This record gives sequence, C-alpha cells and structure tokens, in this order.
Amino acid sequence: MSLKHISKYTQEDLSWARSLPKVELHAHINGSVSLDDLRSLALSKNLPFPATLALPGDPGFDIKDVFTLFSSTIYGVVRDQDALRFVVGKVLDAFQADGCVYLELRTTPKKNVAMDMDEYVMVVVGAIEEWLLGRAGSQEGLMHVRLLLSVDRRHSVEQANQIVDLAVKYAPLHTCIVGVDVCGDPTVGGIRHLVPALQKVKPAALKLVVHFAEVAECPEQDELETILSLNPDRLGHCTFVPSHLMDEIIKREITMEICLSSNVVGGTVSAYERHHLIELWKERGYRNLVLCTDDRGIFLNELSHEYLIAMDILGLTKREMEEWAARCVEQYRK
Ligand SMILES: CNc1ncnc2c1ncn2[C@@H]1O[C@H](COP(=O)(O)O)[C@@H](O)[C@H]1O
Repeated sequence: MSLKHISKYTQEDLSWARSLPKVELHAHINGSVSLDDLRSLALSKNLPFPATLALPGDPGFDIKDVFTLFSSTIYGVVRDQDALRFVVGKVLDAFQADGCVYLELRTTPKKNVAMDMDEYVMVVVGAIEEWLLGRAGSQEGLMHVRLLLSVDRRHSVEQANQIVDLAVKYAPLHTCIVGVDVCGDPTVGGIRHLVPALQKVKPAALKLVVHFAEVAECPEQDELETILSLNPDRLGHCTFVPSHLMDEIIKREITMEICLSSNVVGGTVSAYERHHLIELWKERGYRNLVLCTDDRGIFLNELSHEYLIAMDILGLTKREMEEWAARCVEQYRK
C-alpha cells in the first residue's frame, strides 16, 4: 500500500511535496475523512464502530471492500447534520495541511432520517463556507474549495434528476457548487438509465465529471461511448480504456484524474510500476493529467504522497514535478 511504498522517501522529500502548491480534483467527502476521526465521532455519539475492519493492506483487500466500508461503517456514523459538518471540516483541514491550494470535493446527497437531499447539500455548503470564513485573512494562503454533487450509478433516474436539479438550483447562489459527478461501485450496473438526467448538466453551464473504466468488466459494452457522448469535462481513473477511446479522449484533451494509490490498493492495477499513468505520460506524451487521492481516509494517501510516487514511477526530477503542479494550479485556481 502507499504508506509502505513511500517509506523510501526522506522527510525532506515529504516536506518538499507538502510545500508544493497542489490541485485536488477527485476527493469523495465521506472517503476522505480518516477512520480515526470517524471512530472518535462514533464514540462521542454512542454509535457502534467495528473493532476490526477489512482495511487496505489486508490480504485480499480489493475495491469491493472499499464500498463495503462505506455501507457497513462510514454511513452508520455520518448520518446527521453535526456529523456531516464535522467530516467536512476535518477533510478541509487535512487538504489544507497537505498543501492543497485548489480542492474540488464531491459528495452524494443522501436522504436519511435526519435530512433530505436538499438539506444534505446545504449542510455541506454551509460547512465549506463556514470553514472558509474562519480562515479568511489567515497567514496561510486560503485554499479555494469547490464542490461537485455526485450521482451514484445505482441511483434511479428520478434520484439523478433530483441531484442534477439541486446543482442547477444552488450553483448560482453558492459559488462553490461547480458541477456533477457520476460515481459508485463500478462493478454493479451501468449508467445508461441516468443519461436523461446527465444530459441537463452541461447546458446548465456546470461541469460533468465521470468515473470512467475503473474496472475491467464494464457493466454495459457501450457505456464508455455513452459517457463520451455527454461531452464530459473530466474523467476519473481511466484504467481500462480501449485504445480507440483513449485516442478520442486525448484528441478532445479531456482532463484525466489519476488516482494511483486508489487503483493499486483497490487492486485494479497490480503495482505502481504498471500504472497506466506511465503509458499516458511517456508513450502518448499526454499531459492533461491531474494526480488525485480519491478516498484518502481509506487509502491513507496524502496528495503529496501521490506526487512522490508519480515522480518515482515516471522518473521525473523535482523541477519537472514542480512544473506539472504549477500547470495544474494555473489551470484550475482561477
Ligand atoms: C474507490 N473508487 C471509487 N469509485 C467509484 N465511486 C467511489 C469510489 N470511492 C468512493 N466512491 C463513491 O463515493 C461515495 C463516498 O463519498 P460520499 O458519500 O459521496 O461523500 C461512495 O459511496 C461511492 O459511491
């Protein structure tokens, strides 16, 4: 797993990577909070929290276990407004401490006993605005924070419509809301049924970001073509993209969100040294790539770790890495 992998770096390397101004575009809120923070939260609310969990690094841990962690543990704790506010604050603190200067979070609005989807979005937005207000005028450069509302591939088209409508409704009122993401366990179900809802995103001047070819077994053969027909702004993972579609992505200069540790720890890529980033960077010469953490609470991967790992597997110098990071900052932190 990533922490073991980065043990070869010196403290000086880590400090350098942390001090580098960085962009994070692919971070799920409930996957970015640390399990220790969730444990404390559960304790303070008298909620059950398993003594042992299937965790990254355990034998046989794979991407299915990530989704089990969400359903069996994390959502059992993050289930009211207080908990959600706490989680958002912790995630923002963590990214700021890691040298992130532009953070695009994403989260799936949820209806539960404590709130409906609309209230869920307002709690997240309120927590972000409060966090930013609390740091206005501080010595540290203020991180820019933006938010995508996620549609889960298991949602019905009605749920997806509700989420897209929330993004359309709130984006003009809250500048942090910038678009819609499509996420969820990639091993279950396709997304064709969601197309009528997703088609409304771009005409509303919102970004469309989609998890793309994350696992080898694509639920529906033509799913990838369908996604590309929606003209997405960014694609996440892009692990199992057939060559002709990769040509198309590159021709259109779509940004790819590269999640090294998520893919390796989740077992969809067998080793960092075999990650598709290497082919994209070296053989295809593609540069519209942004390193991301995905679920740093689960994978224990700071964004600065991802930078060190990428530098290592691509054989880049610190200067080259600084140039890459600076290009990302220039592109996203406007
Ligand atoms: C590992 N790769 C991944 N691939 C696809 N979707 C993922 C994911 N990691 C997380 N999520 C999605 O994000 C939700 C948790 O954050 P929020 O409750 O929305 O903040 C998960 O339930 C899943 O749908």
